[in-house]
Amino acid sequence: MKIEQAYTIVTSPGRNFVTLKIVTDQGEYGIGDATLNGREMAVVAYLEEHVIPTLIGRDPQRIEDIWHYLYRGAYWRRGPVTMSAIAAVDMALWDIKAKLAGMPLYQLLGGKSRDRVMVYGHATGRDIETCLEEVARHVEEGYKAVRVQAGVPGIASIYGVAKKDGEPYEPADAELPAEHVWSTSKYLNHVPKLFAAVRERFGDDLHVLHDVHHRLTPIEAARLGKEVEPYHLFWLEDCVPAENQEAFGLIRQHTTTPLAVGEVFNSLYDAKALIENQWIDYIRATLTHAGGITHMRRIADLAGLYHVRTGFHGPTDLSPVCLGAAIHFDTWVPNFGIQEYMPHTSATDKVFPHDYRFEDGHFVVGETPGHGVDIDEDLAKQYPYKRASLPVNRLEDGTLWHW
Ligand SMILES: O=C(O)C(=O)C[C@H](O)[C@H](O)CO
Ligand SMILES: [Mg+2]
Repeated sequence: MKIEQAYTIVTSPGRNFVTLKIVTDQGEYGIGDATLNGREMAVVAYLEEHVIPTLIGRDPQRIEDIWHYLYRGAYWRRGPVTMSAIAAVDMALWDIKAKLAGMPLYQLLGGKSRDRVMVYGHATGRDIETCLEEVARHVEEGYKAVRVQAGVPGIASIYGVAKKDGEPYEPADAELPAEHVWSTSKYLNHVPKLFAAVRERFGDDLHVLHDVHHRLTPIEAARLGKEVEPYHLFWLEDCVPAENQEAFGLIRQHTTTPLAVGEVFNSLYDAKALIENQWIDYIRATLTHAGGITHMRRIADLAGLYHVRTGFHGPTDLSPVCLGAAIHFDTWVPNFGIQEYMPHTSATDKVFPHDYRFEDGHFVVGETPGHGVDIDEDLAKQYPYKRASLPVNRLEDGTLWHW
């Protein structure tokens, strides 16, 4: 069996998605997600110029060999563009292998470790009151875990809070980067009040999460972790930028609030010290940005040795292809923690027909051979690419800060 054809499909049913399709000489095909939010066309160029020409004629069943061919063969290892391109190939090849075996992907990985996978949804509101209403809506819809992000008095626009109450937030909301203004002190004073209100209204059972989105220094993160300890967060996410892995050692010394990190990671080496030193509790790297199923298995296996569990990134800027493959991975992986879930628009769901389903705060994996997600190429063509950028963030004095 040989790879006969491979091509990228860029579509924007409300937001941009990049998909790689690989077709074999026997007519079987697989698809992989290659969406890197705000940098989509860089991955398209990488795939078209440097990857696809090398795939033609290869045996699609040699997933491991092709992974190393693309990783070692590039010479320039790692990085989000390279690793997203490799991930898309890897995901498509696992899709093909599972289809050839006539099995849903989770069976090939090792079978079910659980019947369903718990997800967390996003509640956002311009203030604490509206945010609590959004949490209530999620609880009514069956969610057992909710990420809670509220507007902060004195900060005009803030990460993770929708422009209109009740709507999902979209970070890539302008052709060129929008500019936000950030105040650490206003934020730090406000977040404990938010979680006190959440526990007061919803009691102890609901799992609550919070994303700091890389905006604190280690000692500020330590303060926040300590101050929200009474509210028993499921996790505090991305409390500092993680290029300096040792920073988490400092935070860890000060707080028992569980720590999650890794949505911007693309390699095991981004997380090695974090995992081996047990500085974190959840690893959030995803299939699409961290080298696909082949590489994420290695990250998850290392994490498992150190009591670190998975918590895959699952925003709307990863396509249903990534989400579908992630649900198979989550169903199999022994050290599963939780799966992020931001529902895609109905236009997106139509472009990417899939067999996973949301039920009672969980995803239930499908039984279709492969990863269970397809693409309607004719429909995809109706939504041309539109440049969209993530914002930047400045301190009140104008200093460019972390977004
Ligand atoms: O889902 C999350 O936790 C995020 O932080 C979402 C990111 O901002 C988003 O994926 C950036 O593209
Ligand atoms: Mg995040």
